[in-house]
Amino acid sequence: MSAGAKIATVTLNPAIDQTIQIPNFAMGEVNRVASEQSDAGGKGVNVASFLAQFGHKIAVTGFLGKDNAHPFEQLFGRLNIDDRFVRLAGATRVNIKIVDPDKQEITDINAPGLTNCAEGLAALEDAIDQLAANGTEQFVLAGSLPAGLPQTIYRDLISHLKGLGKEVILDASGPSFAAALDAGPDIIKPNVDELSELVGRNLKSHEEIITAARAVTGGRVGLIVVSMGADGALFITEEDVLHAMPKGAVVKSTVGAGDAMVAGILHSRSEGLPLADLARLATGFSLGALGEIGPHLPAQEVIKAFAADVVIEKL
Ligand SMILES: Nc1ncnc2c1ncn2[C@@H]1O[C@H](COP(=O)(O)OP(=O)(O)O)[C@@H](O)[C@H]1O
Ligand SMILES: O=P(O)(O)OC[C@H]1O[C@](O)(COP(=O)(O)O)[C@@H](O)[C@@H]1O
Repeated sequence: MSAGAKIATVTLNPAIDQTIQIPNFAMGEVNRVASEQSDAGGKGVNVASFLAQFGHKIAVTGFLGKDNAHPFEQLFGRLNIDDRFVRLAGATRVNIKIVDPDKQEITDINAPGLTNCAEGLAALEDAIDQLAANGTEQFVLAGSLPAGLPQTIYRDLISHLKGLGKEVILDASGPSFAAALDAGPDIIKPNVDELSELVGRNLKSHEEIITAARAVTGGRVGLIVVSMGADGALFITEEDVLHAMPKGAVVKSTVGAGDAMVAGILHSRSEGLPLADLARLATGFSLGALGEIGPHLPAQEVIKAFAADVVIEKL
C-alpha cells in the first residue's frame, strides 16, 4: 500500500459529466449541439482532481460502476490520485450539463445513480479505515447519496472518523446533511439554497444567513462557508465573519465552482493561511473553475491572480 495521501475524498455518488453547449437552448424545441465533452466528476472526484493539480497527494474512495469506470481510472492515473473506489456491478450515472453561451445559463440534469451501493458498504468502510491507518488526516465527504444508502451515512462516517482523530470536511445537502451536523464535521460548505432548505425558509440577507448557519451548527463546526453564487461566500467561524466577493468573473460554466472552493479551503489550510487569505484563495479557485468548461482549473498563477482581486470585507 502506498503511504502518504494526507487528504482523501469520499464520493458516494460520482458522475460522468456530459457537458453540451447549445446556443439559445430552448425547452420543448429541437436544439443543435455546438460542442460536447465528457468528464469524470462528482463532488469528491472534482475536489481531488483540483487538489492534485495543485500538487497534493490525494486518495479517493466511494462507489464506481464497473461498466464505465475507465474515464475515472484515466483521470486518477493522469493526476497520480490513489484510487480506492469500491467497484460495483452496473454503470456510474451520467449527469447532463447544458451550457448556453448566449443566455449565459447552465441547466444541470443530475441522475440518481447506482442502486446497489448498500452491497458495497462494508468494503467502503474498509477502504476508509485503511486510508485512516495509512496516514490520511483529512477526509472530504461530498455530494448526494445514491438510492439505497441510509440518510445517516455521513453522520456515521463522521462520528467514526472523528473517533479516529481525523478532520472532516462535509459538502452535502438535504436530509443527509441535516443528520450529519450532529456528528460535528470540522468544516461545511453549503450553498445558500442548501442552508435555506435545512432551516426551511428562504435566507436572503447576509445577517439571516450568518444567524441561521450558527444556529444549525450550534458551535459544533469550526468553519462554515456559505457560498452564494455571484454574491461570493461568507466564511464564518466562532470569532469572525468574512464576506469574499469575486471580481471580474468570466463565467463559462458554474459546474465545479463549489468543489473548487472546497479544494481551495483545503489547500489554504495546508499552507496555514489566516482566514482572510483562505477566503481570498478559495474564491480564486472558484473563479478558476468558472472560466473552464467542465470541472477543470487553470494554471496556479491564474488562480493566484484571481485571488488577488477578491474583495474581503469583515462583517
Ligand atoms: N455567477 C458567478 N459570478 C461570480 N462568482 C461566482 C458565480 N457563481 C459562482 N461563483 C463563485 O463560486 C463560488 C461557489 O459557487 P456556488 O454556486 O455558490 O457553489 P455551488 O456550486 O456549491 O452551488 C461562489 O462563492 C463564488 O465565489
Ligand atoms: O452529487 P450531486 O449533488 O448530485 O452533484 C453532482 C454534480 O456536482 C458536481 O460535482 C459539480 O458540483 P458543484 O457545481 O457544486 O461544484 C458535478 O461534477 C456533478 O455532476
